[in-house]
Amino acid sequence: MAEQKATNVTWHEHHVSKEQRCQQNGHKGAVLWFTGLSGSGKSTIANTVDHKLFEKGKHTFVLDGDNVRMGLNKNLGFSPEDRTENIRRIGEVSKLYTDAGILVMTAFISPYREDRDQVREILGDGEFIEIFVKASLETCEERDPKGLYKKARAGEIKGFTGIDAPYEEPEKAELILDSDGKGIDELADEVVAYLESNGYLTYP
Ligand SMILES: Nc1ncnc2c1ncn2[C@@H]1O[C@H](COP(=O)(O)OS(=O)(=O)O)[C@@H](OP(=O)(O)O)[C@H]1O
Ligand SMILES: Nc1ncnc2c1ncn2[C@@H]1O[C@H](COP(=O)(O)OP(=O)(O)O)[C@@H](O)[C@H]1O
Repeated sequence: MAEQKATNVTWHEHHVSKEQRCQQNGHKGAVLWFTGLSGSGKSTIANTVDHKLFEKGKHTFVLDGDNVRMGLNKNLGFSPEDRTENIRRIGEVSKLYTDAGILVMTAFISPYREDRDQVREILGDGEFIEIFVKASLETCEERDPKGLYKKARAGEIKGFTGIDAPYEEPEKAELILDSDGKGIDELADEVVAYLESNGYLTYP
């Protein structure tokens, strides 16, 4: 975990508590952490879940890999250290959303188990829902919507996840989505059903 550099800083308690915000929203705040290979379906499924929850009147947001890398994390690349810092920052941002009583969906490869576990640690009990979007490398390479696997196979991209950089599968995911065998809508419904049956969509 990164060390805190600043010394003369003091934590401020909010006047409006997380509980009050959740009460007003009528549901809990939590992070739905989608992880999986490039092309596994993280972004599409997260956005479909977002849409379904939005239509139910829930307060939601999606943090997406490519978009965050164009702004907040534009100074980071794909070395193991930069990926770790990428995930650490997204973890902290997700925590802010969760504290605001929002259901936030993140769509990052997040290839290292330890990095995902660190995010789980900074969130409260039950606030981190790890969702493994499981698709074989063959499926992802076949989809290859951005042509990146082709480039990685041709040696034009070095350190591409699944080709010459690792992906460590989750061992304690709350949910595993079979993206090889099922369609987007069915998988998004599985996520919504999980939230419903585990009490996330109501408060208290
Ligand atoms: N070397 C390498 N390895 C993996 N992915 C690469 C790489 N270079 C660029 N891209 C594109 O960046 C997207 C992944 O960014 P993430 O922030 O999710 O990656 S990570 O969590 O920090 O590993 C990923 O997007 P998704 O396809 O949405 O996963 C790729 O489009
Ligand atoms: N379960 C699925 N069934 C069919 N197509 C899928 C499925 N999941 C994703 N796709 C398609 O694969 C492509 C990559 O999905 P995307 O959500 O961008 O993946 P990721 O965010 O993990 O890189 C998109 O064109 C998407 O429509």
